[in-house]
Amino acid sequence: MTPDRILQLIFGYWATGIVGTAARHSLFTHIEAGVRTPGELATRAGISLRGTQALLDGLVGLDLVEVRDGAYHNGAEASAYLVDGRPTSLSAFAALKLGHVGSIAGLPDAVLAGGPATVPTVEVADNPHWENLVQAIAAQSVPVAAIAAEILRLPEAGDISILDVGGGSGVYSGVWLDLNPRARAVQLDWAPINAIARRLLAERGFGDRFECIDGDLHTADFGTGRFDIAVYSHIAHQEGPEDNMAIFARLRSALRPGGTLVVNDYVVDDDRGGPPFALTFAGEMLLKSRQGGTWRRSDYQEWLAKAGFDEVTFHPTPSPATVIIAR
Ligand SMILES: C[S@@+](CC[C@H](N)C(=O)[O-])C[C@H]1O[C@@H](n2cnc3c(N)ncnc32)[C@H](O)[C@@H]1O
Repeated sequence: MTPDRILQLIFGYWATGIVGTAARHSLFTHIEAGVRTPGELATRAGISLRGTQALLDGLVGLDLVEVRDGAYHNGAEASAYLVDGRPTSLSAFAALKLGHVGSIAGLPDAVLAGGPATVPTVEVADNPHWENLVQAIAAQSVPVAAIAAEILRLPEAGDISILDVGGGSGVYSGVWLDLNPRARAVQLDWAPINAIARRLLAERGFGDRFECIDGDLHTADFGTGRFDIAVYSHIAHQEGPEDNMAIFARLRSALRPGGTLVVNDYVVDDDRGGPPFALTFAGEMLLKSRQGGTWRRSDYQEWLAKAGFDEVTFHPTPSPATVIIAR
């Protein structure tokens, strides 16, 4: 046994700093385009040579970039997930998370108090946090939306109506309206976020099949018997059990008989023994929300049954989240 892993954990913020900084200066993108040497990369990125070399050393140390005869190449993961402009690129997310490093120093106080010491980030409508987060998180939701579409046979589903609660940048609507040209979607979110989604969906030519309701998901009217599919993605973790249950019941009423609710979130095993990402995410919600957390499979089963859903299935995704299909 050695202390290596413990040291890696203690210095974990180095990784956040190096990956976030490389993403912010588009280093992976330049390397992917064939820029190979520190000097050329420094010029292309408009950063110092000394800084470029330090970043490249860090990226090689983190096993994201390889160096061969003085030429730098992206490893397979960096090439797939850190090059700008690809639908599954996490580079904006990496840059966003670098900005969150300072806030983790508040964890001891949050643990002491049992919640955020200041106003909970997730409960502020006009918090710039959301505008930055929704576009950065979209890359995680793209593959999930594709998997859910497959499970729901969405491309062949014909004239369907979709409700996306807390839809963010409109990522589900974008993927689904593309797969099914007869589908229509309604997104509920805060007004400034809906404005982003409307712009992005219009740019893709879906503006006439996409509507938004501006408001608070705790109180907004979802309607009755109006939708075939409802989505609740990356929201359950910011809410407490009572709110999740109440929202699931309102979503059941908003769905037509036989309609389907798609929940996507970081679900933990019933004995809270795994999986690792979902378990560690609980600290983030302690810092940022009054009652959020990472909820167990049995919590979802209980809440969804109480809300009137008879059949609940869990599906793994390529992201750390699990898709829950409730009918
Ligand atoms: C983590 S993002 C998830 C975005 C998207 N559903 C996804 O999975 O990629 C949470 C979204 O919920 C919205 N949201 C959070 N609390 C809300 C509330 N009380 N009322 C309306 N929207 C809310 C945020 O503005 C943001 O768009």
